[in-house]
Amino acid sequence: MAKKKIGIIGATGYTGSELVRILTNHPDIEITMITSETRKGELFSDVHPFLQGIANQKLVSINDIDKYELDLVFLALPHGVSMDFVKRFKDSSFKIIDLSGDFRLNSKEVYEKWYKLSHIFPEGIEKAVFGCPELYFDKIKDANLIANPGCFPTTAILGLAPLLKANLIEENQIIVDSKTGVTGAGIKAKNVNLYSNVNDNFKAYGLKYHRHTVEIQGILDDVSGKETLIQFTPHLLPVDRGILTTIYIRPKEKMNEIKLKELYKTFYAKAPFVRLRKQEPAIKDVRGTNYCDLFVTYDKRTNMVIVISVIDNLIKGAAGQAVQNMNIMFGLDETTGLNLIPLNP
Ligand SMILES: NC(=O)C1=CN([C@@H]2O[C@H](COP(=O)(O)OP(=O)(O)OC[C@H]3O[C@@H](n4cnc5c(N)ncnc54)[C@H](OP(=O)(O)O)[C@@H]3O)[C@@H](O)[C@H]2O)C=CC1
Ligand SMILES: CC(=O)N[C@@H](CCC(=O)OP(=O)(O)O)C(=O)O
Repeated sequence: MAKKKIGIIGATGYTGSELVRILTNHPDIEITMITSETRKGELFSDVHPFLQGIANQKLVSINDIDKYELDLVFLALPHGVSMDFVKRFKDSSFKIIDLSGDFRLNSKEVYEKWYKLSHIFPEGIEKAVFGCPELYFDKIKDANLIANPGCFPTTAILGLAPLLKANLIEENQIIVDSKTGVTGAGIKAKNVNLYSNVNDNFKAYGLKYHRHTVEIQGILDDVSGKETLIQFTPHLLPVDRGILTTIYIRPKEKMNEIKLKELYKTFYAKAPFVRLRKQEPAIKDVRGTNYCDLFVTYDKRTNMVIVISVIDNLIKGAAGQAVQNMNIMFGLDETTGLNLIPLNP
């Protein structure tokens, strides 16, 4: 099979460079075009010196896109910017995987309420497939526009789907408590993410109104066929990458620990990137990989199920999951190019 031609749009940021890092080792694609509006004309490896000798392409502008024949483009752009691109290139022959939140929600109205932005391309919301391969593999295969899941939602959705699908839990009493590394905020300088504010520190943010709340609820509604209600609080960890999410769940009836673990084992039997752990996972157990590690247990004393879900936000939470989706769209084995081994310690 001829190599597929790939464009990466917005590659001066964290997920863009992570896409280049992963795709450079992918046997079935070639990176044909990498864009930056602020650094166009420069070498990609001058912007990301850690890739010197590995990825030496010249950065071009989005406006040069017609010069290239592309099979698929990844959008590593901020939300609100991606939708402009998707609208502008809606009739192009290439497939699109958008890493932003612009096409993940159910409607223009929900997007505008939670993102406080107007949506200029609602048609895209209708067409987009939510790129969670563990839930929507068949739809992803045939999609032309993928809304790649958010990082926190990836941990929460994978942690909750088996229980909700089996109708075993109270769908309106779910607490999702997440801790993330700083790269989740992107490469642009922001005061809250200054070294002195993050280092040796720990804090909650986005209480009650974080936009990922509605993304998690929307997908879990679809999985369960019920209206879920999620209390979601993210926290900022003084680390580069990694998310650890702890989920507290009230079961409808008393649970059995062995059956609980069996439920997850069956649900994820064919999911190469979900690892069911015997003990509580740590963020370093998945660092640099596309794994989502899950630990599930039942507390008889409180009658609560506890799920711990861990990913690397830049990989399973963004670039890796996007490559997994690309593989599925091209009919390749979903693990191609993603056989990465955790970097621990
Ligand atoms: N970081 C993470 O862990 C995750 C990120 N995401 C999502 O993926 C997308 C990319 O994230 P990330 O790589 O972290 O973001 P960054 O901020 O690190 O990079 C975004 C890139 O978009 C380009 N860009 C184009 N137009 C604009 C604009 N108007 N304003 C700012 N940047 C612009 C910039 O490149 P240039 O200006 O050179 O063209 C920039 O390098 C975002 O939508 C993010 O929410 C999703 C899951 C996890
Ligand atoms: C630390 C930090 O700020 N994290 C980001 C993660 C969001 C993200 O990357 O996901 P989207 O694609 O939905 O924007 C945040 O909480 O907004």
